[in-house]
Amino acid sequence: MIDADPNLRPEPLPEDNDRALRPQGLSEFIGQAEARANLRVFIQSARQRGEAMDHTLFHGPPGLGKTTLAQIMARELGVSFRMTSGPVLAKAGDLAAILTNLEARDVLFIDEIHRLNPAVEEVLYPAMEDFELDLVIGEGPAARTVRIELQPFTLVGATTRMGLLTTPLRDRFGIPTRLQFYTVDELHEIVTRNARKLGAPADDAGAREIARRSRGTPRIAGRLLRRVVDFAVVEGDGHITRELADSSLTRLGVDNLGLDGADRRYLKLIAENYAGGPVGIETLSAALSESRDSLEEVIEPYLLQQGLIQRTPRGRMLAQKAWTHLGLPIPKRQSDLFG
Ligand SMILES: Nc1ncnc2c1ncn2[C@@H]1O[C@H](COP(=O)(O)OP(=O)(O)OP(=O)(O)O)[C@@H](O)[C@H]1O
Ligand SMILES: [Mg+2]
Repeated sequence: MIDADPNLRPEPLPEDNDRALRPQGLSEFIGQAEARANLRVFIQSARQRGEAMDHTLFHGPPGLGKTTLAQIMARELGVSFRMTSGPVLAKAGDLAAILTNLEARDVLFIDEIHRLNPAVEEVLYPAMEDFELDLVIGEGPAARTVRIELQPFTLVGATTRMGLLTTPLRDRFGIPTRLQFYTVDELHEIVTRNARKLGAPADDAGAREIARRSRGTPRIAGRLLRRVVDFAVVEGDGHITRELADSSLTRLGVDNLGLDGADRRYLKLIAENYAGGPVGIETLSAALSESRDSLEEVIEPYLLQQGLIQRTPRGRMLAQKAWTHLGLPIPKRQSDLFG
C-alpha cells in the first residue's frame, strides 16, 4: 500500500471497535433510502407470510453498510444470524456443515461471496433454489450421492466486485441491492449522532466538516470522527467545532475533498508523468506498487464519483477538477479537450 494510513482507507480494520456505533434497526440506519424502503417491504412481507425472505445480494464499495444491513435484516426478521465468508469456506463440506445447522428462516451471511471456491458454489445452487443439499459420500466407484433437505433460509451475500460473480450465482438472488456513496447530509447526520454517542458533541459546522471529508463512506466518517474526538478531548474542550475538525483532519493528511496521500499520489502520477493520461490501469498499478484490485475497488470509485478522473477505453484520464484540486496548470492539449 502506498502511504498506508489505515485510518483513511475504507477496508475494515481488526481494531475497529464499531459495535457501539453500528445501527441496530432499519429505522436507525441513515441513507440508502431506496434500498431501505424496499427492504422494509420485503422483510414485512416475509414476516407476514411466515416464510424465509428471498436471497439478497448487497454490492458496492467497502464500508457502505453491507454487513450492517445483513445484521439488521436478521434482527428485523426475528431470526438468527450466521456469518461466514467466501475465502473461509474452503471445502464443500464446510458449507454443508453450516447449512445443515440453520434453523427455519435464518439468515446466512456470506461476505466476499465473489471469492467462493467453485466446488463450494456448486453446493450453494440447489441449496438456494430448492433448499436441498446433494452430498457425495465416499470416493471412486463406491461414491454415492445423498440428498439432504434443508430448512428454508435466507442467503445474504455481500461483494465489492459484482463483476466477478458468476452468472448462475448472481441469478439466484431475488433481491440484488446496490449500495451508493452517502451524501454529505446523510454523513452529517451519522457524524452528529455518533459524536453524541462518543460523548464529544459536534456543532453543526464541525459535523459537516467531517462529513464532507469522509469520501461518502460511513466507515471512514466513523474513523475520522474518532480521531477528531481525540483532538477535542486532549487539545480542545471536548466539543467538535469546524476549526477543530479542520485542523485535526489536515494534520491527519485528509484534504478538503477528503482525499488522502494515496489518492493525491494517484492523481499526481497521472498529471506529472503521463500529462493527464490516458494511462492504463496496469501501468498505474506498477508505478504506485498498488494492486490493480485495490486501485479499482478502493481508490478509483470515489475519484470517479467526485468527477476527478474519467475511465476511457484507452485508460484513466484526469478531469479538469483534478488539475484545479492539485493546483496544477491544465496542459494545453487537455484544455483544448475540455473546451
Ligand atoms: N447507514 C449507516 N449509518 C450509520 N453507520 C453506518 C451506516 N452504514 C454503515 N455504518 C457504519 O460504517 C461501518 C462500516 O459498515 P459495514 O461494516 O456494514 O460496511 P461493509 O459495506 O460491510 O464494508 P466491507 O465491504 O468492507 O465489508 C460500520 O462501523 C457501521 O456501523
Ligand atoms: Mg462488510
